Amino acid sequence: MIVTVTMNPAIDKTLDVENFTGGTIHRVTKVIQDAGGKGINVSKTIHALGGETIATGFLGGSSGRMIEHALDELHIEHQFVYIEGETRTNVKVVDTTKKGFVTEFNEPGPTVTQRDIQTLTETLELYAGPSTIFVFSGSVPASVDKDVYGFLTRKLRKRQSTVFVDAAGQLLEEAIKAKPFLIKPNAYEITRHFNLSEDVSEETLIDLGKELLAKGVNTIVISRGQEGAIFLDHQRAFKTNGIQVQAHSTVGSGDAMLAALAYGLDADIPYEDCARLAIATSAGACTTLGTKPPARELVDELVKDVLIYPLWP
Ligand SMILES: Nc1ncnc2c1ncn2[C@@H]1O[C@H](COP(=O)(O)OP(=O)(O)O)[C@@H](O)[C@H]1O
Ligand SMILES: O=P(O)(O)OC[C@H]1O[C@](O)(COP(=O)(O)O)[C@@H](O)[C@@H]1O
Repeated sequence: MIVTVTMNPAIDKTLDVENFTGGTIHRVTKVIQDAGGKGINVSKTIHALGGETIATGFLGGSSGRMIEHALDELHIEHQFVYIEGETRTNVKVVDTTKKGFVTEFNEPGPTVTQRDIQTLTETLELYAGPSTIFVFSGSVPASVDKDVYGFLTRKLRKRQSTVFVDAAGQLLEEAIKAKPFLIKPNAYEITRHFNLSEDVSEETLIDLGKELLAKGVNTIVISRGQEGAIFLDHQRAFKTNGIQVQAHSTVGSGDAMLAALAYGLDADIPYEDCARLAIATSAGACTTLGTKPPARELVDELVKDVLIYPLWP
């Protein structure tokens, strides 16, 4: 069973404009609204791949109900905690004159109380067990303690569950201390974690990955946008190529990657094939309009183009 946890969901409002520049008026050529937020995107992608998930987290107000309705329409199981405030709207501006060039405005999100956290914790504990994979991803509203992923990872690991975390900054730092099974920082997030500039060599990225393995994380996937990704665990490391696609919006590609990794592990797919699937699914997500997962047929085509290059031992 795969349980996704989105503490800060969002309606993703994608606006297509031409020649995006700050400080000017743009006529929007297309508007798309999607149920978004990282864990929700993970659930949508697992569903598109043919798997099943339970989406959890916090929802509030009319935006929250829209997200719930969207999940119902997709027949994705969910168990959200309803909070007082309104679920946020994140605006994504796609410059149609520069394919794949997106500017994002992510709101901070509503207030979540300690009592809401307690209710969500109880919900997650109901699903905990050796065959459950929990996927914690995305930011948390400002009112939530930055140790929340760490706290929940510790609790769920005690129940033998597998935990994936996709987060940045202090949230990631605290989560790492709780030794999640897998983390998926992008190159920017991992270099920021070590106070380095993003512009480092591949060798340095591998060394940074090894440092995180030494802290007790089982698998590190460092995603590198169109350059593919580096996969490291305690036995070996390999990298993949990136796949050339006609990108419309790269929003949701990281979530698609995490989804494929959770789906693959849950379905007992061999690790290297999971990596291939993750690259194909995330590249496929770049081709869709708004924050939508790729069709399984497209993923099955793209997977043929993924190459694996061993790095060590
Ligand atoms: N322009 C692109 N073309 C092809 N694949 C892409 C592109 N951008 C992202 N991807 C795929 O999505 C994965 C995640 O993207 P990345 O930007 O690294 O993460 P995040 O979305 O979490 O910031 C990459 O490893 C790659 O497989
Ligand atoms: O929780 P955060 O970090 O604000 O991110 C939320 C945003 O990230 C997304 O999940 C997309 O994430 P990725 O592009 O990293 O896959 C959007 O749907 C959402 O608006």
